[in-house]
Amino acid sequence: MRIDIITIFPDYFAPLDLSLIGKARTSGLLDVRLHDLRSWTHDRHNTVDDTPYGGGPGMVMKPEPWGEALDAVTGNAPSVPRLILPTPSGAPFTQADASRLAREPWLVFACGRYEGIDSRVAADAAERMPVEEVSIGDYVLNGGESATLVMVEAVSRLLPGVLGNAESVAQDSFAPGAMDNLVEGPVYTKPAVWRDREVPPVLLSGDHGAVDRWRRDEALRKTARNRPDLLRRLTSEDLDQHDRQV
Ligand SMILES: N#Cc1c(-c2ccc3cc[nH]c3c2)n[nH]c1N
Repeated sequence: MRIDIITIFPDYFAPLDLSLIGKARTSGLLDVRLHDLRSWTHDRHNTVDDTPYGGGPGMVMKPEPWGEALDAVTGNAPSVPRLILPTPSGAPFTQADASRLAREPWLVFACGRYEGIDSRVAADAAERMPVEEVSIGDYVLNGGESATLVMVEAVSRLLPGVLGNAESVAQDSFAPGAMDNLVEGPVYTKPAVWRDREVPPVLLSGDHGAVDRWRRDEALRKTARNRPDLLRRLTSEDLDQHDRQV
């Protein structure tokens, strides 16, 4: 997969050189290219923003640099990327979106700042490529870079070979499976006793069926406590299926 990121803060993406994503880039599994939007400005101050038409607070990102940047990054290529625009007003980004986007060969992320990017940029790009406005949550950030880091990690970890353990993807929270929409239950490792706190004995029993049943119960319990909204999505059929497995 190729991922292009256009931003005025390329250094924000240093974390993509680290850990499993860094290794995936080194191995060629993932091709991440960073682009400084100011490379497509032509004035002495490398201006990327201006005052909003209609008045109001803050500044808006000018369309010209974005248009030139997107033309340069996506033009003269044998294929067309999917353009992802992080924005508070976007569609909620979910694990299903991460799975879907992980199947795309080429993604371009446009990181806005200030009050956002002139809306004509997305409209113009949509004439040449699929464009998605996406939000990572109902809170306000200062720009699209943090959201892009989140989405790039959520997508990249699903690429074959990146995690190196297909099992862990399959057992993720929100991963499709027997009990969709449940969060992960508690996890433990050595020592068996720590500050007088014991690991649940079932996990030391060697009874894999009992361990599986305990983990499902704990996942249900934690979901009910922390994410009751997810439980409401579970149909009675899902719960019946769980009961049969307990
Ligand atoms: N995705 C996302 C976002 C943002 C966001 C994205 C882009 C810009 C550009 C200026 N301000 C921004 C905020 N805030 N909260 C989210 N969930």
